[in-house]
Amino acid sequence: MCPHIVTQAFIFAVVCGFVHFLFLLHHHRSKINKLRNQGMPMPKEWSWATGHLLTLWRYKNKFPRDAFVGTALTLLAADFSDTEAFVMDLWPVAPAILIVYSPELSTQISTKYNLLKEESFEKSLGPITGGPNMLTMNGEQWKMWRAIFNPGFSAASMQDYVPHVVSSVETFCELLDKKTREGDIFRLGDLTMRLTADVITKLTLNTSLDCQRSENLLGDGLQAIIRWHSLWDPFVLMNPLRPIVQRYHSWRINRYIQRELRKQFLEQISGKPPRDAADSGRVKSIASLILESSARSKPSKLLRTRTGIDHHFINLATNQIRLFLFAGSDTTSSSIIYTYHLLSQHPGVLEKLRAEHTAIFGPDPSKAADLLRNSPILLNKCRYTMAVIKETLRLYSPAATMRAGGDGIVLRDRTNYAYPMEHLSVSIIHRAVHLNPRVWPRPREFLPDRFLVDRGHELYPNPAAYRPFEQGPRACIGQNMVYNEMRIVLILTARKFIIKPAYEEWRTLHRWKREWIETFSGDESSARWEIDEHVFGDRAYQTEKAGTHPKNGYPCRVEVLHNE
Ligand code: HEM
Repeated sequence: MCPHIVTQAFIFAVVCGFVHFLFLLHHHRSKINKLRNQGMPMPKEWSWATGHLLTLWRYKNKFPRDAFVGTALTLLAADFSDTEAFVMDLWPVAPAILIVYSPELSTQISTKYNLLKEESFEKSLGPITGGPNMLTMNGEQWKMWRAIFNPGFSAASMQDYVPHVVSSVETFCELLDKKTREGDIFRLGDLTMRLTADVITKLTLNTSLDCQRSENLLGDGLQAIIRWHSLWDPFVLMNPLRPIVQRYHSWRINRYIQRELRKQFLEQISGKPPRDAADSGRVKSIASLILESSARSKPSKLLRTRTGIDHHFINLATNQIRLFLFAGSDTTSSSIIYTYHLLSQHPGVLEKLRAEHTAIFGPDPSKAADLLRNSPILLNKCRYTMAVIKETLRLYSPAATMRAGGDGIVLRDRTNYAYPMEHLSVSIIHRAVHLNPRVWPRPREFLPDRFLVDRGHELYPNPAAYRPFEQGPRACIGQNMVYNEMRIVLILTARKFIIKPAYEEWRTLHRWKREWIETFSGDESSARWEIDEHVFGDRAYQTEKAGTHPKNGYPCRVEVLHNE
């Protein structure tokens, strides 16, 4: 073909593409402009060309580049304290979103209307989960999977699972102990991620990978994918190496999971009883639950073949398992770190926490593990420990929710202002709800007692304003597991170790590394030591990769606590 014609065809295609883009832009902005004219709350700085992208950019620039975007939105939210909701027109980077930090509006979104999950969410989680999964599904499909997994997360199952968690935390203690002897600075995130991976791989696949002591394909592959991930950061998303690295790890993880599923499937059809994730024989692993459901349900019978499981089914099952591996390790790991971080700044709270453990488990900290194994119910007695965890999750919520709007849906704020949702998605920013000064007295203070005071006390929390796990039918399925795991971690470590952040020393050690190394390698440990970065004075601020993570994985030192 003549090169001249090829060039002309190319130019024509580019021009058509551009005209189409302009058409979409005009179509979209006209709708937002109409909402503006109707008086819907939104930042004034809006333009036909860029919507609110520049506003977000301006607020993002008040913080370090890798700070969680919710931090900027929380700051912006202060301008909308009467409505506690405002529109951000971020098209074409994201849909136009109603940002919400009102408990009343949040309840309408998650419970009254239980709005559908936003389509784009599946795409942005794709590299981590591999495709459609329970977190992103809607309607009957979601209902079916939730019903399959619910029994695995009942309070009774979680109690039976306690001995396994205790064993994993004991290994974590051994590794901390080793760090005290070595005396070096290390990133706490490296240890907590391996701990939570240990706990969740057993529950998910019912295999003991000993993630804490050995390299393993599942935990390390997932970590690599997360390191190269961002839900929105264009610098990360445009890195040409990103899809290659993520697809490589994705392929290896899928291969491992599918091999394991096939093995367990063959055990099942050969008449072996399903494997259980705890010695009690009552905790079904995620893999067992999936395989049992495939045996029960009609559609899956059709999908199955004589020699194995149908491709479509096994692919969906693999995505679900990847979701659990991710959801079960990433957020819990960050939350454990933030608990230590807050305790290191509040010695009075730490003292009370230790006193509670001594009162319940006796003066010898080394006895607590066996006591817990034999009597998991003791966890329920640790009320102050639970309050410390809840307050940590209030101040450092690692997740958020994003839902789609829809025709005929109208949300109403407490002033009765109506938000028609035809053209808007909606996001509840948990961080902003949890710092909302109308509903939380002394919102930025770490006050675990607010979860212990009686109704009528000024600190007594409004239940609708506390939503780290979201509320309503789509609330986190793993919250009982998180509370158990975090309580066990605190009970077995708080009286043995002193963990202190070591950002200044880490900075000195890594001064020679430059930002481009991080961008090139996806390694966040070395990032941006040129400036003394913090968010509202906090060096361990939340950065975002998939869930939020403490900056630089929380460099710290650990010492053994010598009890008198
Ligand atoms: C501190 C730890 C955790 C936090 C803060 C957290 C938070 C959340 C939130 C906010 C949601 C709702 C998301 C949305 O509406 O889009 C959610 C959903 C979910 N979480 Fe968690 N999560 C945590 C740990 C876990 C663990 C340990 C597991 C599994 C073992 C888990 C599994 C899930 C699943 C499967 C869903 C989807 C539920 C559904 O749509 O029906 N999460 N989580």
